[in-house]
Amino acid sequence: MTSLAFTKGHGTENDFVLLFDERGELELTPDLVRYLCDRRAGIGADGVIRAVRSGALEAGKDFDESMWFMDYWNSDGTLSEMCGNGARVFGAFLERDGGVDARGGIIIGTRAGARTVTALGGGRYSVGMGTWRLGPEDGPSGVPAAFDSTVHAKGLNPARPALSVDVGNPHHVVALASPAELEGLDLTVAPSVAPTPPEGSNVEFAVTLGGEVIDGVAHGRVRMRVHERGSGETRSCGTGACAVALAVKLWAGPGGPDIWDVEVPGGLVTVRVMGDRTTLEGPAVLVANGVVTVP
Ligand SMILES: N[C@@H](CCC[C@H](N)C(=O)O)C(=O)O
Repeated sequence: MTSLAFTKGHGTENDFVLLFDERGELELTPDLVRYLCDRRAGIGADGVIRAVRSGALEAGKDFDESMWFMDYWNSDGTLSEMCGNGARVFGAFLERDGGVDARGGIIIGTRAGARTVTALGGGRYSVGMGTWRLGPEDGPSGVPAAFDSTVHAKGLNPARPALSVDVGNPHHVVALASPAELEGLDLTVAPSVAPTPPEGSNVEFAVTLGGEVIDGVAHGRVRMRVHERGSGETRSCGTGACAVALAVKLWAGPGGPDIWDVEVPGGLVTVRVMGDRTTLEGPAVLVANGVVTVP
């Protein structure tokens, strides 16, 4: 048995076990991740985030060796390229434990590429989410059809068309007609996507709620739920919120808002669409520190 220091944190209730492992000395395995994320036998989380210098990890080889790398794992022990809520929480973690000042923005490495995390004050962070692509991986990029896939989900009859959106990791977004339809979904059962995405997919269900003008700027508002690849239904998904904002903006047609306030079960995040890039803004909270026994 060994002991492992951890921090528990969340971003709009998408929760993570954070591990500080600057020199990459920890043998992080799928079994250890599943144990840490187990809500009954472990600590409990949607995923594990390890803070490690890029030079200490094969996945960080494309970055400057001193750059912090967000080593993200889903609760089932699989890796993901990127986690939007996790990046905000990672920023808060690095500010506290990594000697970092994120007020001017810090660049972190992820499996989806470099991302910039900026502390906005008051426990809020913004993440530059990189470039996005609509449509299937092998399809035309940038000029997509409104829908390219079909999603089956429990509580959703009939199956609905979906749009695939890549924001560094894969998503499929389904438009629903009403909040009642969204609430009626049973996401304890994984939705299925056809054609089957080769790397799996996160699936978002979205209802557009209208919009408002805030400080003279048009904001759209949308509510979503998500079934995450590797974690099941979660209370929020930052990359998913970006995918939803991009999908509803496409569906709204030319002249639709570039800013989308996205309601998730765990709170509210804001997505800004700026050309071929998005930013994600929302809270990050470090909840607890502890030492866990590893069997
Ligand atoms: N919750 C995250 C996304 C985590 C990874 C995802 N489950 C995947 O496998 O791609 C977010 O906030 O973006």
